Amino acid sequence: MSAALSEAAPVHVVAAALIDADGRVLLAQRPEGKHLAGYWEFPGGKVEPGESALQALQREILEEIGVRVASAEALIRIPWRYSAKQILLDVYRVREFVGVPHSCEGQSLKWVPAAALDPAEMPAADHPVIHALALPDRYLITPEPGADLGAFLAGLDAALDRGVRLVQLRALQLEEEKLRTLAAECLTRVRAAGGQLLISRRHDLVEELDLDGVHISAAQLQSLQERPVSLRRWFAASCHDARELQLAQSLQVDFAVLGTVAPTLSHPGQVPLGWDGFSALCAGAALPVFALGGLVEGDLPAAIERGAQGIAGISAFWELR
Ligand SMILES: Nc1nc2c([nH]c(=O)n2[C@@H]2O[C@H](COP(=O)(O)OP(=O)(O)OP(=O)(O)O)[C@@H](O)[C@H]2O)c(=O)[nH]1
Ligand SMILES: [Mg+2]
Repeated sequence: MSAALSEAAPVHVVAAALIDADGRVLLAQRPEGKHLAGYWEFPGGKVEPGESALQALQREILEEIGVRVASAEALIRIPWRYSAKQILLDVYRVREFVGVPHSCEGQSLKWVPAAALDPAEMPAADHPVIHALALPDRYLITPEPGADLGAFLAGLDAALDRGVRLVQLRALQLEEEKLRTLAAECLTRVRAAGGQLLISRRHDLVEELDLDGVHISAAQLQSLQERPVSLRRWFAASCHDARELQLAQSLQVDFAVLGTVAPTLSHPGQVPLGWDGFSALCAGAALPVFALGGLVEGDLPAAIERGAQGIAGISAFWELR
């Protein structure tokens, strides 16, 4: 076979994460005799020539489960290579639909709470989609805590009050005992708000302090041999280019932060990616990616349009007092 044939363009597949009022997600079981038979997937199928992705989504969802999609939000696009085929899995979150889903093609259907989606029973390309569904669209990275830890905690409370639910404690200069005490205090506050707390760089503290995960630096990405925390915890990484994103995927990183998108005062030497550079890198990545660097909360729609899970930042979510 010629290289041109073996490298055929990926099949564009659209799928819907249909979500009901209780936050449950609809899954359909792939029928016998098909690719990945028996696995539970998001309803959907291939985009036909001349169709837009949204038209294909409307058609597939009507054909397969008999409901009309009333509105759809782009969630994530996963480029994936199976041995038999290469796909671009283009997933939309659908909260508004008309009709009651039912099996139109003899396939089994079930509603699963989003937090209970089980990667073991879903196709490999869907695993990052499970993470995208579980993650919010804003990721706060704390500023380095100064001497006044009371003021720092007040800053955290203010961010939680504004609805931030995913937080990375980034305290690289605190002495060990103070760091442990502060992490425990932050965890109590973040959990009380229904959020999740990751710690920067210190995977050794995750189990000990029962934190929700670790966020590693790009330098740590190069030195780790394997995923340092269990699959029950978040494993996140900072990336700046395609090579680091690839490395992150090979280490089973759950989500990445990619930047810098815009020029920032904190990293004046870094050449910004711009939104075009960001979206090109994001398109090649098979995991949720937050945009970082020089962004404000109002950039969220632009980030999502460019393929991001959302935006990450210190100053974007931390009020200067
Ligand atoms: N609909 C859907 N397809 C998925 C998911 N994950 C995933 O890897 N896929 C793959 O994407 C392709 C979906 O295309 P499809 O539903 O139109 O095709 P098919 O294999 O069922 O049947 P067909 O070729 O007879 O039309 C399949 O290869 C399927 O294995 C998912 O969550 N939903
Ligand atoms: Mg299908």
